[in-house]
Amino acid sequence: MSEKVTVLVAGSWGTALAFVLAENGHRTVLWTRSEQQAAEINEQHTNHKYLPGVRLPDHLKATSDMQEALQDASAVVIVSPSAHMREIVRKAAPYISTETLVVHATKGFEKDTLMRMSQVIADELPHYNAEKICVLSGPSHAEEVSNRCPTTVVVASQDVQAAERAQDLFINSYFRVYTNPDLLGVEIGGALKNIIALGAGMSDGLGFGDNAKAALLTRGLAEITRLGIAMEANPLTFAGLSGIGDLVVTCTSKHSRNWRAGYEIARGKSAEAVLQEMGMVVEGIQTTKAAYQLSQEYGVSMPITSELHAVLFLGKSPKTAVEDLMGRGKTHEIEEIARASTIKWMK
Ligand SMILES: NC(=O)c1ccc[n+]([C@@H]2O[C@H](COP(=O)([O-])OP(=O)(O)OC[C@H]3O[C@@H](n4cnc5c(N)ncnc54)[C@H](O)[C@@H]3O)[C@@H](O)[C@H]2O)c1
Ligand SMILES: O=P(O)(O)OC[C@H](O)CO
Repeated sequence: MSEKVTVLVAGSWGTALAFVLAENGHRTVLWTRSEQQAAEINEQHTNHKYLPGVRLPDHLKATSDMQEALQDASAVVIVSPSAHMREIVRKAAPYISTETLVVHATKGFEKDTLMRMSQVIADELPHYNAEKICVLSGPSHAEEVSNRCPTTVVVASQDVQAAERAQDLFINSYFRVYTNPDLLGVEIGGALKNIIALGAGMSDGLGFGDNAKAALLTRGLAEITRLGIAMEANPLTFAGLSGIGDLVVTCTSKHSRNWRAGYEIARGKSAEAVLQEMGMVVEGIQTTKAAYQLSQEYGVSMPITSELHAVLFLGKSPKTAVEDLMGRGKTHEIEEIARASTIKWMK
């Protein structure tokens, strides 16, 4: 065994990433708030609710004791829902040293502050060098990773060495990991693709076809890129795994919870009912609100996000939203993106 790596928490994605780490030979510990779930992982080597049908490696251990989980860990991988990131990092903070590698794999913004997850982590770890925080993102459904289906992801950090350390921890024959210094762009792409996936689900729920889905993906990418540029991300990041890659998988996969939520909403269910039935996190709903607020703050046009915001929070019907999107004034396809050549990443 090489080093001890701790994963917080034991949802679908945390368990799948712990599966990869354990298969790579690391002493891997999963922290969960539920003692019952920890016992199931330790004794039956399953996490039935979040990763049904998967047998977990015998040496993957679970605990509900945060101190025990993090004691002597050289790396911590935080995979909480965005809504609980702050509370979980606060609980873990006393046991994370300045030497611990900190990676998160969460896709969303904090609800009230609109902070990105790395910013929330930095806020709760004032003793830690924020430049070393990494994000792992990209087209990666937990169900496929834990079945060893070939998957590619990206680890981004302002600190190249930290990103390469994380790359070394995770990379194996079915889980290929790239690096990117653009933490901001990777976090934005990973969060905002969920909005477009909700839209893709709604489009399918309304009975539209492949043309509509391709339009959503392409124009969705355009508005994600526009906001990213305004926030000073590298536009090229959105052509990568955390941008177009994750958009494709989330808008087209049968595994996507965001796609499924959009589909059910278009078929007449309320967002609350869909969330309750699913019992798993659907980040795109709150992210739509956050992205809508960011688009106002940065003065960026995000018509798809804006219409989805109206559907989810203002009671607009999905059908009217589509009519309004299609009936907008005439516009140019790439004008705003072309202006990106003036930003720092292109120099
Ligand atoms: N599922 C995937 O395939 C996948 C892939 C890539 C990224 N992600 C991202 O990973 C993040 C987590 O998603 P997931 O799919 O693992 O969610 P999930 O719904 O499968 O699991 C969420 C977990 O969080 C735990 N939890 C909820 N509130 C908590 C609290 N207050 N304290 C401690 N634990 C708490 C739950 O018990 C559960 O174990 C999301 O941002 C998601 O977008 C998911
Ligand atoms: O199932 P979703 O919609 O939460 O998407 C999961 C991952 O983000 C896909 O990369």
